[in-house]
Amino acid sequence: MEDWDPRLSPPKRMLRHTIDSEGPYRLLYCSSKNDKAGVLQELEKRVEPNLADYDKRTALHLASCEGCTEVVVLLLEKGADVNSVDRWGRTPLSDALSFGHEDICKILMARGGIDPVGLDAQNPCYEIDCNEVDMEGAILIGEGAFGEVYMVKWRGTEVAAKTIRSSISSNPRVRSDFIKELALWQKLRHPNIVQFLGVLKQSDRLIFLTEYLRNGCLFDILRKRGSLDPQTAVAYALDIARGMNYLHQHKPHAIIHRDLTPRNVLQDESGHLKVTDFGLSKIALAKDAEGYKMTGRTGSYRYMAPEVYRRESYGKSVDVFSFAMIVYEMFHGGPSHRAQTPEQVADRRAYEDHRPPLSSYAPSRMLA
Ligand SMILES: Nc1ncnc2c1ncn2[C@@H]1O[C@H](COP(=O)(O)OP(=O)(O)OP(=O)(O)O)[C@@H](O)[C@H]1O
Repeated sequence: MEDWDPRLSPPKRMLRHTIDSEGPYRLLYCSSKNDKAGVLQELEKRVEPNLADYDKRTALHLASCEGCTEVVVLLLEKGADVNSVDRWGRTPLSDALSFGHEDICKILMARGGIDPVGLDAQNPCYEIDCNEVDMEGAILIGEGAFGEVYMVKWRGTEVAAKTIRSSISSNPRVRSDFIKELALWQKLRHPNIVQFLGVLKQSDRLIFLTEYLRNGCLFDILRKRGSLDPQTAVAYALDIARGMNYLHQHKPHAIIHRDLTPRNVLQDESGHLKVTDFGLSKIALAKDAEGYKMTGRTGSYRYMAPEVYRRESYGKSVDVFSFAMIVYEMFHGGPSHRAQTPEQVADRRAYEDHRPPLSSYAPSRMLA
């Protein structure tokens, strides 16, 4: 068999191989063709609902992969094993997720379906017991595009609890994408990267914990202080650059933040800055393209690289663009082209090559 990464979609052979349309294997054939009456006939003939082909693919695998919702429901009612595993270690939920059959994902998950081959399962997110977190005493500290952020106590320590709106997290595919990004975040350790702590177990909502940075975000610091003195601006720029460099040097693949803004840079008690929320924005963007509407602010447009705005392919340099906009803001006490809306700014940068004047990057105070 050709090399195949189990985290990707099932190999074509799994979809192509022919299934006998006669004998007991007719159950498999009918399941893959959304022939509910045929499936019922076979089950009434006492064909075993967990019958599998030579690749250990069951009727439920085939119906889940082909998007045959009614057949999935019927098979589950008739005793099909929701977590039967094929030769590649895939369950019916693995297939439904790969092919984007969201209704089927929900049905399978409601019956206890799991996806053992997803990235999230290979690097499971550390799960935190809800009972260890004092949610009663939660204090709201902010709200972003994905949901609210609270300060809570976990085993007596103050941490930040980020809640993801149920309109986002109830979508099994988006939830799975989120968990994958969080699983990646969990592996990162750097003094200029906000530390991920874990996902709350036994919670219907998706809630994850990170370290709590009591000085808040760079956006609030700049709003209060206006322009920063050159030493502070350079020290802050170095903190952000060190965190970003760590992400960009990540192996085997660079991590691109794609939404580096002053709201995603937080300050710890010693005054150092840490970068947060990398990777999460691309989930929202992907969904946005398919009609999913983000409920959050549009302020990120001010920092967005033109190629991201134009929805073209992009690389690490998009973060360099955002970084430059933040550095500009630290020296100037506010974003460039303030009189224009964030969308107007992004639009003109993307389509008219509009940029802040280069001379404004060298404040006279620094050169003096
Ligand atoms: N770990 C944290 N410690 C302290 N405050 C935090 C932490 N994470 C977030 N916050 C605060 O909560 C606010 C909302 O954060 P969140 O990341 O949800 O949204 P955002 O980054 O402000 O906006 P968007 O989601 O549109 O990028 C932040 O602006 C910040 O002030």
